Amino acid sequence: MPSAWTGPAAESAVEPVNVNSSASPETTVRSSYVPPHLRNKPQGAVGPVDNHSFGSGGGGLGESRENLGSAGVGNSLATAGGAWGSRSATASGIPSSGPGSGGRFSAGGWNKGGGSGDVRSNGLRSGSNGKSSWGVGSDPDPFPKEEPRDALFDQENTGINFDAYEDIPVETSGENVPPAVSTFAEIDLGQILNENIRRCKYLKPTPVQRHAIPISLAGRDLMACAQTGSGKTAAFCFPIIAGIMRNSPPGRPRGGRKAFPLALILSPTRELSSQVIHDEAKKFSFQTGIRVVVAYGGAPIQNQLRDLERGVEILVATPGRLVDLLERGRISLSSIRYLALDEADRMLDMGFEPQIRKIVEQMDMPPAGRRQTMLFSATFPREIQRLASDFLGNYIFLAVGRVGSSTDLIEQRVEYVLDADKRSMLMDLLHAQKAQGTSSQHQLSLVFVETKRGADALEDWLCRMDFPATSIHGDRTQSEREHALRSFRNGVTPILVATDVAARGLDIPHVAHVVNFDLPNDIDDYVHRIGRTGRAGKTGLATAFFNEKDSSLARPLVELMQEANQEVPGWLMNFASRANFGGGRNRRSGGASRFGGRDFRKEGGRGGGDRYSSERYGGGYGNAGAGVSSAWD
Ligand SMILES: Nc1ncnc2c1ncn2[C@@H]1O[C@H](COP(=O)(O)OP(=O)(O)OP(=O)(O)O)[C@@H](O)[C@H]1O
Repeated sequence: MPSAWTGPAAESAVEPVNVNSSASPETTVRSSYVPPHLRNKPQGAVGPVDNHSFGSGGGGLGESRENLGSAGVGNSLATAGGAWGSRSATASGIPSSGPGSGGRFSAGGWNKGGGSGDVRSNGLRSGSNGKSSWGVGSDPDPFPKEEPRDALFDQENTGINFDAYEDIPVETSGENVPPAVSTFAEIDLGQILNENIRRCKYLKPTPVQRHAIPISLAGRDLMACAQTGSGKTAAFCFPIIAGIMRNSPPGRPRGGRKAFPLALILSPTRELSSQVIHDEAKKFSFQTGIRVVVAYGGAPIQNQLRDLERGVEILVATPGRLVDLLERGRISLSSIRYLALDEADRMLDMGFEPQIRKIVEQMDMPPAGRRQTMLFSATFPREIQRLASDFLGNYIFLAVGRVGSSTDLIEQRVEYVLDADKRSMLMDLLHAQKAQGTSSQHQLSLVFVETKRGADALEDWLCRMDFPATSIHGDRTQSEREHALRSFRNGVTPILVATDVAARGLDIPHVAHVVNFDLPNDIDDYVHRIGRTGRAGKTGLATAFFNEKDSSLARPLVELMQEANQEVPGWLMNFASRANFGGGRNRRSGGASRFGGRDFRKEGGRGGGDRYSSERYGGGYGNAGAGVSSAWD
């Protein structure tokens, strides 16, 4: 399999620059040193397992660690063919800034050097293309005319190759499963919604929509698992909107301090709630009279309260802010007829489960059976399925593709990279990415790291190296997070360094490359992360940096890659065969539940154990603290 850094940019990236803080731009030291991954090596000799024993540090890899020096300093810089101009960045020539203090990349995209705009310090400035998702008021037309990068309807949904999903295996289980449909015309969604679907340029339903929409329209509870980027948002929004229109069209008097939504859609992150689900639901509800309101943390609650007072049929919310609003007595859930949990496995793991139980079971929401409940995710560990069944009544289980599988639209590469080499390797990938793209908007790169501090540090370093980068994580203010996403989406900063807060649900066009700079602890998180590319029938690339610390992920990673018809390096196979599943860093290994089957009711039922026991894989979702990742807010 070709490596990104065997491409043209990498070939030209042979002039490392010493960025020691004592050097001035004029006294840049040129070295003949070539980082190990840039040397001509025979294919397949990149990993340690084939040629070296684990941890031996012998040969090329040990050498590379010594030569590159400390990972924290990142003192090797290859300048590649002037992709960012020919400036040599040196510490002395760059304003220093600590994490969160501003002083990052000077806006302008890949090709613009200098400039006065600081991405971070401009966080509150509304970009020309950006819109604030704080503005939750009723935009009369949600199909934006002045936002070319957001105008998915004009650009993104034409020519989408959903045929790529045609052959996908589909499994349904449960009683009296309503038959799937092939076209939107076969489903009675109502004239206005059909018109909005046409406006969205959705020509035909995706596989998950073909199955899930008839099931939900028939009033059935549903647990649905389908691959990232395959249209799950519409799959739960359409039946909700159609159901409200059919059974209780809006027109009831509004006002009063307490809001009585008819539908509640919960999701784990602010950005997913505000920038995906809320935005999509508003488009789908256009001219229906249905009011869609979003409530999420980090944004001023007063604005959200005012918005709720104007009336709400569909409430999109993150759990924490919703609990706050419920405790203030400003929302009653007594009228809820539809409950949808997006990223349901995440919503029910240990991080969120108590809040979800409070919202669903301890407030005034009608119980299962008197409301319709829909759970959606790309991953559904069996243990979470068991938990989720508490919220469902006589439900249908739908799996489009294998549970937790990734789409083979995403080319997955795994490279053995020591921590000390990661920055240099990333730089090469970014240069190669740049060299392949025709313009910045077609080559966004999303780089996942493990911690918030790590995200700040990597963003800072990239900016010092003149890479147009920004970051998103739980320690940034909401306006900074929104600005970072906007700037990434618009291509102003085509590199986004992110923690897992950006791993799920975000639907950003033109993410060409996802880099797992640090691999996650859980294979399911990996599935969601790489799913930020290769969406809606398009292809994408995902590169992971792997080393000994990731050993416990080797086996589920190999299984996932094989399942998605990816080429697995021999050295990774060796890691997988030697991996110890007795615990350690990968204690949440999703392999336990992902690869064991589908509908858990078929394989042991509510009390049943996993075919792959937790002993074998070192634990599952039930482990103490397992659901809480430092990267989440
Ligand atoms: N029927 C359709 N025709 C064309 N495009 C569609 C259709 N349904 C959805 N899309 C588009 O596909 C993209 C991905 O959809 P969506 O965000 O709902 O995926 P998802 O399955 O929820 O992904 P994730 O698991 O990452 O949250 C969106 O841009 C959406 O507008």
